[in-house]
Amino acid sequence: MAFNYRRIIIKIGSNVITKANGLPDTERIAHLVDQIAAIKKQGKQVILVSSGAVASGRSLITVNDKHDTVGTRQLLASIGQVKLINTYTHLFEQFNILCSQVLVTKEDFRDRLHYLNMRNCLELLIQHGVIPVVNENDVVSVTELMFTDNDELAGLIASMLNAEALIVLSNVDGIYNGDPKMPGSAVITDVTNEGLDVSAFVSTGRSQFGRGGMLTKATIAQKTAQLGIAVHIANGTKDNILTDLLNNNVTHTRFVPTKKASGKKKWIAHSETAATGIVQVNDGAKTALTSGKASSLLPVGILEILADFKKGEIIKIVDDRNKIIGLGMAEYGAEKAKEWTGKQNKRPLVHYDYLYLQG
Ligand SMILES: Nc1ncnc2c1ncn2[C@@H]1O[C@H](COP(=O)(O)OP(=O)(O)O)[C@@H](O)[C@H]1O
Ligand SMILES: N[C@@H](CCC(=O)OP(=O)(O)O)C(=O)O
Repeated sequence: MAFNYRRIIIKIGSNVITKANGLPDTERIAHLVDQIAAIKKQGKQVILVSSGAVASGRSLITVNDKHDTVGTRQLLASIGQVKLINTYTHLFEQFNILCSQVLVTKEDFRDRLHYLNMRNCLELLIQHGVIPVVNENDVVSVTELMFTDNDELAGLIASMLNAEALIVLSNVDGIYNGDPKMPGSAVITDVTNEGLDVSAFVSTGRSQFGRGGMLTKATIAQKTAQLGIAVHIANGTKDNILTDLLNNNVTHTRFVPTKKASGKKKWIAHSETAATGIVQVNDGAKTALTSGKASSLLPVGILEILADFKKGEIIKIVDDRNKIIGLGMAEYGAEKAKEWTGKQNKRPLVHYDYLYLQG
């Protein structure tokens, strides 16, 4: 049966639109745009997350990147992003479709008000029939301020926009149960919420022009599916991949979505870097929270407040070995939480509706 999604995020990886020599593959981009235009014509909403700024920059300027890799990436991306967005603009123009440029950094997702402003803008673009083309702002994103890769960014955008599906296009047919180059390896077609310990067979190696590798793709896919969004990982270098995928006509990896989470829960899920507080909980609380039932975090299950927080701030919930088990929004500040630590019959510190548990 075909997949009938209304709002789809399509992430195009560096490897899909970069040729072996490191230069952009304009024909491939054009072929993908043809398919996206056809999908849009069916009344679907499409948001693109596209890599390729660095590759495009490489086609315009020669730099000796042996010395300063961060600076080189900034330079190439700054020059290349203009070319990348121009390429999309001209290609979409042929179908009378407008696209827009949206450059973001990890910082843009930290503060809820800032996040909502960004979401409003994207919603407005979609309402006007525009295809937003999102990329990381590589010029100002350096070191710890960077996304792991554009897969992480695509997961955030999918959650932010309540998409029904996220399609991640790479240069492999999906996640293999072994080294993709080995003859015995096969694509894992369906991943359900029970999870998949992908670290067992996904090597940390990346393809030539990729940044995060398959491991981040799998982690992001699992997290996104747990928030109720279907995730498909497929080979963007194959002809007609998007059309075939939506017709359920091509082998690829699909992460089956679970029950839809609220908008606030989705934001909390991605707000680890914004967390101020740390709360350590006992085994009983950990079991209750991770049981699959809707449980809130009660003071009776708290062992210690390891880092302070104010009401409304994001806190990390850790077990007695300091392993993070979830994130939540504090219903009250650290002072009251300390006073009530270990006590029964007190108001929840984190209500279930504002609690995200890591899978
Ligand atoms: N088990 C696996 N299944 C699929 N790909 C894998 C696996 N282990 C490692 N990889 C590598 O991950 C690469 C894709 O990730 P990445 O380089 O980040 O691509 P992209 O630029 O498309 O985001 C593949 O080209 C492949 O070499
Ligand atoms: N923002 C960069 C791409 C970064 C990136 O992570 O790429 P990818 O390996 O496709 O997830 C660019 O446009 O060149």
